[in-house]
Amino acid sequence: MITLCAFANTADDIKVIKQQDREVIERFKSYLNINTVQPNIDYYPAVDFLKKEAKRIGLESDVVEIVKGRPHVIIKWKGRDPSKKTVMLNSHMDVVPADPAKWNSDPFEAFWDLTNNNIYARGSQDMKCVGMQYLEAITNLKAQNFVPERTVYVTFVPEEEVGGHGGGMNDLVKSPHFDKLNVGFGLDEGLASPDEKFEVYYGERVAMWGIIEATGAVGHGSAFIKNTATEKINRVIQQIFNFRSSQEQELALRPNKRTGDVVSINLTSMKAGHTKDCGETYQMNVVPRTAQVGFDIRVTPHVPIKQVDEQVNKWASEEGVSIRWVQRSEEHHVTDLNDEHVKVFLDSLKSANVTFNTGVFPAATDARFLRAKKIPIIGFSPMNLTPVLLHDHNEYLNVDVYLRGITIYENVIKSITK
Ligand code: MET
Ligand SMILES: [Zn+2]
Ligand SMILES: [Zn+2]
Repeated sequence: MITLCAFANTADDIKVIKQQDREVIERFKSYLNINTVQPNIDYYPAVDFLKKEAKRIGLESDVVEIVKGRPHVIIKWKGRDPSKKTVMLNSHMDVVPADPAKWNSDPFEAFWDLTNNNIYARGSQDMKCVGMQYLEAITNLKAQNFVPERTVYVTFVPEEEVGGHGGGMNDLVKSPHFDKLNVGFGLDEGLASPDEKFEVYYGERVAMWGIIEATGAVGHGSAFIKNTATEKINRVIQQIFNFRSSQEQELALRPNKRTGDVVSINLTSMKAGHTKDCGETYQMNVVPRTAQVGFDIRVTPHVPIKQVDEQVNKWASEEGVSIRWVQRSEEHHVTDLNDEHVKVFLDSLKSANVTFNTGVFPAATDARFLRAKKIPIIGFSPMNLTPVLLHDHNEYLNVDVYLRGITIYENVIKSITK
C-alpha cells in the first residue's frame, strides 16, 4: 500500500507526495541542515549523521582521520567477491560559504518550496545531493535483495573546497587506508545541466592559483614618479585580461568547445597601498611600494600546463615583479573513455535512456587525486533540467530531479559492481 501525504505552503497549492519519497527528502534535508561551511569546519555532526545513515541501511562504516579533525567517512557494502577491485562512490562533505542576506531562505534550512518542488540549500547541488543519492540507491537495491559482486565504498571526504590538502583526499590517497580499499573504478562529482542531457566528465582542468607582486619606487602623491608598483601591476592586469578575452573568444567562435576545453583566468584579489597589513600607515598622498594581484587559472587538458606557465612567467618578467604560487598541479590526469569500467558505466546510462554529453569538468575536484593513481574516475552528478548554481546564491535542486537521480544510480551501481 502506498501512503500519500498531502502538505502545502498555501491552501491552494497542494502537492501529493508518496510517504516513502517524503522520507527520502527529509533525509536529504537533514544532511543539508548540517553546517559544513569552509573554513575550520566541525565535521563531527556530519560524521554522526552519516554513521547513523549507514546503520539504517545496514552497512558498516569507518572513520579515518589522516589529520585530526578532518574525518573521512567510509561506508562499506560488502560484495560477493571481496577479492575483486572495488567501486568507490565519492562525495565531499564540505560546502562553500553562503551569504544569508543574498538568499531568499536560510541556506541551511533546506527550504522545500512546494510551489516549484525545489529544495534551496547550500550543498543541494555541490554535492550533498550526490552523497545522499548514493545511499538512497543502495537502500533501494538492498530492499530488492540485490548483492553486488564487487565491494562498494561510499566515501564522504573533508576539505575538497580548499583543495583536498590538509587531511583531505590528497592525503587519503597517499595513506595505507586507501590502499586497503583496492579501488578499481569510481564516481565523483559533475555539474548540473540546464537541458535534458546530463553531463559526464572524464577529466578536469588543472587549477593554478597565484599571486603576482610588483615592487616599485615610492614618493609624493603629487609627482610623476617612474617605475611605480601600481604602474607595473597595471601592465600585468592588462595582459591577464588580454589572455582572458582570447580564451573567451575561442569559446564563442567554436560552438563545439565548452568551458572545460579552454583556459580560463580570473583576477580574484587585488592589493596595493599603505594598508595596515604592509606594516605601513594608510596615507592617500604616498605612492605605494608594492601592489599585487591574485588570480585563478584553470588549464584544460587540451593545453600543456608548461605553455600556460611560460605565459604567466612572461607577465611577471619585468624588473621588480615576482610570482608566487598558492596552489598548482603539474600534470593533467584523464580517464580513458574506452576503459572497460567506463564503458559499463556509459552503457548503464544508455540502457536507462539517460542522454548525456562527455567532456572536461571546468572546475576541479578530488577526482584528480584518484586519477593520478591511475584509477578510472567519472564525474557525474545526476542533475539535468537544472541551472548550474554551485557556489551561487539560492542554490537549489528540484525534488523530482533528485529522485530520478536515485533511480539512475540504482541502475549504474547494478552495472558497475558486476
Ligand atoms: N572545487 C573547488 C574549485 O574548483 C576547489 C578545488 S581546489 C583546486 O574551485
Ligand atoms: Zn564540489
Ligand atoms: Zn564546490
